[in-house]
Amino acid sequence: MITAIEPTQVRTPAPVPTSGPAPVAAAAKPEPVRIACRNVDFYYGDFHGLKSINLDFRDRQVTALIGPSGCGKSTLLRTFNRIYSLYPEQRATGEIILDGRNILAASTDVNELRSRVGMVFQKPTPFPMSIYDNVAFGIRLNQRIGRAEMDVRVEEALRKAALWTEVKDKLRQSGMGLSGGQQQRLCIARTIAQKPEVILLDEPTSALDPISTGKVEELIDQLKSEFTIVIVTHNMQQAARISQYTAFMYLGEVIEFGPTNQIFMTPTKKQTHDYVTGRFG
Ligand SMILES: Nc1ncnc2c1ncn2[C@@H]1O[C@H](COP(=O)(O)OP(=O)(O)OP(=O)(O)O)[C@@H](O)[C@H]1O
Repeated sequence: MITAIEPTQVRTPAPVPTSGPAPVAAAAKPEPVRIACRNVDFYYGDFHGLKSINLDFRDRQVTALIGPSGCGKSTLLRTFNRIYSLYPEQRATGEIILDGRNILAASTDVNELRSRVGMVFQKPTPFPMSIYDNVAFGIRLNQRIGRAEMDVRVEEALRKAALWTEVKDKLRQSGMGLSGGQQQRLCIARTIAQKPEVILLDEPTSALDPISTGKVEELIDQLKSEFTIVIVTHNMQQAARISQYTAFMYLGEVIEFGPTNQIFMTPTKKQTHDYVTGRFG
């Protein structure tokens, strides 16, 4: 039974004191830091691509990297799983601390790092193999598990990637036969099947139609309960919709970083204001 609330039951706010210290609102405790960048510089040969980046990425939150083309968003993202180290002329200095360890240290096992820090690219990149094998691929790289357990892991990853109901009856068909949006969710399933801690998304919806984009955005929102997510996007509305924190970058530097609402509603730097209001350039 629903009981109507009498007007007298509605509590009136306490009167604001006219003297003495102003009441301090209890600030929400920020989530722990999952990745900390300390004085990170990046070089493509002689070109100085990132300049003294200091940023904290919070646990199980979505952080968006925004900024004009060429400002260094993808470069920064690529430092977190050291994918750049495949290219001898590229190097990063400073520290990127993940769970207390500097991943830029020479002693880092990059294969282990890449299983902890998964990456999804702009263009969907399914492998030319079945849907099932696409998801199982990443798991087989690092673990030997039996068929029954693999079935469970594949299903779990496809469910988390919001793809299971669409593909459960065609797991043996090629991943290449899926639509672009489904292929991107398959790539996300392949990434989460490895049980990473961090997921890097490099413009994951720029090749997708609005409906597929919406599905991937919904998915990102769900995944943040389990993973720390860093996303590069050119789409301001997308950054505002799905991220909790935003870093605005320009010419290899972080100009402003903070809660997404603050960056979009009350930025402190003129460059940020001009960029988020479309007046940059
Ligand atoms: N392989 C490379 N060799 C030399 N310079 C590079 C290389 N890749 C990127 N750069 C340069 O590094 C800078 C940052 O590039 P990056 O791709 O990180 O920018 P971005 O902000 O992600 O751009 P976009 O939004 O266009 O993808 C640019 O000036 C770019 O020209």
